[in-house]
Amino acid sequence: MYSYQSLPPPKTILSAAASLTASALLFKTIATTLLPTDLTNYLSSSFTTLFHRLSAHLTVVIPDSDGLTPNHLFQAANLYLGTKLSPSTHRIKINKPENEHDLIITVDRNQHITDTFQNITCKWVLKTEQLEFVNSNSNTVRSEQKFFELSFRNTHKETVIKQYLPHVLKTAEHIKAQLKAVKLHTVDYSGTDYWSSVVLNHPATFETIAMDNEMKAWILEDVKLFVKRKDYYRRVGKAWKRGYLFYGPPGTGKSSLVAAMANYLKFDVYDLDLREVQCNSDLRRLLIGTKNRSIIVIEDIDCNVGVQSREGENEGPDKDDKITLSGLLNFIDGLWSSCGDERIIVFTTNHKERLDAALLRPGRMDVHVEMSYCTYDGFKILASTYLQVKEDEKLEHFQVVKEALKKVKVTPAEIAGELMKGEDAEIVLQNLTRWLQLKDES
Ligand SMILES: Nc1ncnc2c1ncn2[C@@H]1O[C@H](COP(=O)(O)OP(=O)(O)OP(=O)(O)O)[C@@H](O)[C@H]1O
Repeated sequence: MYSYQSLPPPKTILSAAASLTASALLFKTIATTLLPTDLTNYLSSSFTTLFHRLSAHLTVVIPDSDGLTPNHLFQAANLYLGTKLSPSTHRIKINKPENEHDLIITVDRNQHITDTFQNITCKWVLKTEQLEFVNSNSNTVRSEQKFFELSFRNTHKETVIKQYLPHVLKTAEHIKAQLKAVKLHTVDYSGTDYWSSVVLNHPATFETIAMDNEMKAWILEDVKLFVKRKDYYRRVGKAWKRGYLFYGPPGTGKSSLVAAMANYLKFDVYDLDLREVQCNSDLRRLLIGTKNRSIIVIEDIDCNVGVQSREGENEGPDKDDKITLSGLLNFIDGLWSSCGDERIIVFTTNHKERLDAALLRPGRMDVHVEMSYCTYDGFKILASTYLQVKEDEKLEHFQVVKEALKKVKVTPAEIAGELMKGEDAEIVLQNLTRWLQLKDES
């Protein structure tokens, strides 16, 4: 070892370093100039392999695509790492897709992100590489390939591949669902005869729906269980779908409940008006065009003449040119029902008694929900939503409303209409009790 005194003078060290660098550069130039490209590549890859054998770390490369199709894992990592930024991250990217609510944050290239999973340190970096290829017109085309490098200790290979990467995928799905704006799809009958979509801005939530508290809690648990049961449906050999029939008078919240479910699950809604659908094959085309994780709603099913009853549907020369109840049931229950996953189908009707028994048979629509006239429980929810008052704050008025609702049949929509007439809770409640009294007397 050199002692401080025995070190050569700095000038000598600098000149030695300069000559070493020059030699290395010279060697590289000679190698690139004199050796064939294949041999240079072989030497380079052998050095890389040797380096990795000696290194205790493994690096996994995750490219953005395989050349043709996007790499789902790359996209998931991109979203996932956006939630793992640290104070040492200096550059991020922010994106706001037109149809989404929130900003999407991702890391920029060459930013190093460290994540810990089961005490394993996982180091990520996003890199880019310029690719050159000759296209069919013999032009040289340049493109950029992005890829993540994920490094960790070689001994954790099993855990990283079997547990950490699935964890990244799952978390990214969750982030995507949070970011996603729920969309409402309707058929554009004046144009393409196909689905067109807008963002569903319906504010209904399970908190704002006025209905029997127990029933509401039960429905919420039911949808929660449904989305968790992918493996269950596979195991029992059933398509992963659930059918709900919401019935009750107009203005009792059937559509609002659909919106509340969609907002809760972040599922898109496909609103299908069967009166506009010409025949069974059109129905199939539209239903197949719906995406997974969606709610297909067929409102006022009793008003859709063709599907009210199966009587006579096989008669006449034009039986294939119309929409029939059998066609619809075939989609709900038959082979078509297994096209797609995580589907909820909701039928709504104001007249359950008019529906064909085939539609009501046990097992067909899994859950029947009666949406009834406003109950006292429902009123308390509406008062809290519209006036922000609770029972104990206006006990006297609440007691009058409670007694009135036992005698008068009014819908939540009617009560909501009365509650919207002013801002002063005292005056609004006085007017509401008077209005209920008049209804009772009439
Ligand atoms: N149960 C409810 N809870 C909260 N708000 C409700 C409820 N029912 C009705 N409303 C209010 O009334 C409006 C109309 O209700 P909605 O369209 O959901 O009723 P519907 O039962 O689907 O009616 P229709 O049978 O005519 O389609 C809603 O936008 C909402 O403001």
